Amino acid sequence: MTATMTRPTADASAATQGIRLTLDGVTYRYGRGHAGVGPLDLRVDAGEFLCVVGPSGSGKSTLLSLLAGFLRPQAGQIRLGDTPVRGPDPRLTLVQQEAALFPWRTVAGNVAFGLERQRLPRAERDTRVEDTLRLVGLGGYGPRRVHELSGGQRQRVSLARALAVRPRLLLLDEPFSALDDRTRTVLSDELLSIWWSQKVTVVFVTHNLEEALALGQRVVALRGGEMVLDGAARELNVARLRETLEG
Ligand SMILES: Nc1ncnc2c1ncn2[C@@H]1O[C@H](COP(=O)(O)OP(=O)(O)OP(=O)(O)O)[C@@H](O)[C@H]1O
Repeated sequence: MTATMTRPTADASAATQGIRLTLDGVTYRYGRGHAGVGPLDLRVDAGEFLCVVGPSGSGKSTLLSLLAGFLRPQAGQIRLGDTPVRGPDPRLTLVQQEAALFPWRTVAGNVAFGLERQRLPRAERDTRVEDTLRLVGLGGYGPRRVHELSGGQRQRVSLARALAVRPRLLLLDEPFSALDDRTRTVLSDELLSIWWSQKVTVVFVTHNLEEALALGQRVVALRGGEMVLDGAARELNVARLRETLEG
């Protein structure tokens, strides 16, 4: 999949929508055992694209749940910009592995979901929905029912729903892992151009090392809930990542 992936070139003039993410000593343990994550220290710059890799059970989902505010750290602090994250936060959105769409809503209705809380005027909301659908390659799909869509199209809707609210931090949890290789490559390419045009901060979790190196500017590796590597993607390769993860 890496062969066709092209990273957009730098455009220093674009405004930054993204926000800085900081973790200071963040720790979460399930029960009395040692399973969980931390203490984790991490700083992701505004507009940076970070990939998090690690084998099953290494803590990737726990980390994302902490970032998304579904779990509260038992020690340490997570901040967006200068403000602590204390629960679900309107400045961030999450795209999960399986597109959890509302089957009773149209495509447009699904994308509009997060906007309903923003109380935008109807016309502005409709324009935002259609613009976001176009951004993910689904212009004109608004009136369709979600059961008429392919897996890749459903995941595009999921991405559009997350982007429509213009998040400053976009969290993605293995978003393309259920898709075939070709669709995954196309969507990965599109995600890169969306990231670049929106200048959003991205944290992308995957167990696929090639995917992490192709997408991320930076890659963090977790093993046993601890961060065992943090480096620029261009200075890493699959062998190095594998060696680190296998310890
Ligand atoms: N609800 C829970 N109760 C107890 N232990 C849990 C719970 N959820 C996760 N764990 C444990 O915490 C550790 C980290 O799990 P986590 O799901 O974050 O890993 P992961 O890297 O996302 O794995 P996978 O790639 O399989 O999804 C594992 O040891 C796991 O067994």
